[in-house]
Amino acid sequence: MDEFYQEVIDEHLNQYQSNSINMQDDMVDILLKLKQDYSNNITFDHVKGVLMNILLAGTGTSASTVVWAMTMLIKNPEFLKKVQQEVRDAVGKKGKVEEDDLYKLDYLKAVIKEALRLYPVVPLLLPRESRDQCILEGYKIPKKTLVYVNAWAVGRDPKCWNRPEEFDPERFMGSNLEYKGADFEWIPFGSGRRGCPGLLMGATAVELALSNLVYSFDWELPKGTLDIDTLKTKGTVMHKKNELLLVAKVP
Ligand code: HEM
Repeated sequence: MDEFYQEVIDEHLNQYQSNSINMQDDMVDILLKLKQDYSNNITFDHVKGVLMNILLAGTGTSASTVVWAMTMLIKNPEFLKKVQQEVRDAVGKKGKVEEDDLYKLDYLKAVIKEALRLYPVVPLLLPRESRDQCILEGYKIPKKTLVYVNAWAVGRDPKCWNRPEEFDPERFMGSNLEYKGADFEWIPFGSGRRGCPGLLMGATAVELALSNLVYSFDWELPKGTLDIDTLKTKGTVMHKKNELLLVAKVP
């Protein structure tokens, strides 16, 4: 891995020398600029560490969200039809969905939010340690306790959600629940200071990928498959355990 990040860094440094790009063109440039400005405190290892953090935290989570959303759509074809209609009406014959189209796709966003409610891809968020003893809802939590927040259970809590086990994106239409987790009944990106810093990038990547999938293809179960399972992997990021195999047809 170290070699890979070194190659990426060298590529950028070589490009500066040949003047083919300016610093500040992309994320690596910004990190290298910071290294240059704070040379006493930031080393190449810091730059590599941040790049790795972004790659590891940002790719599996976004990809897994797309897989869960497609899983729920194929299991609920009436919603697949509706979201497909929305995207195709909004984008017309342009050939692909682009970032500028996303603001028109409210139903698509509701589908992704509902998929993240039922399948939050970081189901226990990231672990915390209590700095001091405290009392929370009557429970005494000693200093230095490892604490997990169960986002999975929160999203399915019958005190907060009607028909909590049912996939129904329409519950998010017209709702003002936001990704940043200001309302604690829905926290797929965590909340507060240590919430996901890649929220905007993650949400946009998922919206772009899913909208293009439903725009470009009609989707079917493979011949002989009656239903799709929802078994999960264990670990910090919750992936679908078995591959999602679908047939894509050009409409
Ligand atoms: C759909 C996509 C994503 C989801 C659902 C997601 C979800 C989360 C969650 C739940 C956390 C833990 C928050 C907490 O414990 O309160 C987290 C942390 C984090 N995420 Fe994301 N994430 C996504 C995409 C991304 C992307 C694209 C990036 C980077 C480009 C990213 C970078 C990070 C980092 C660095 C942390 C650790 C933050 C810290 O420890 O302070 N994530 N993410």
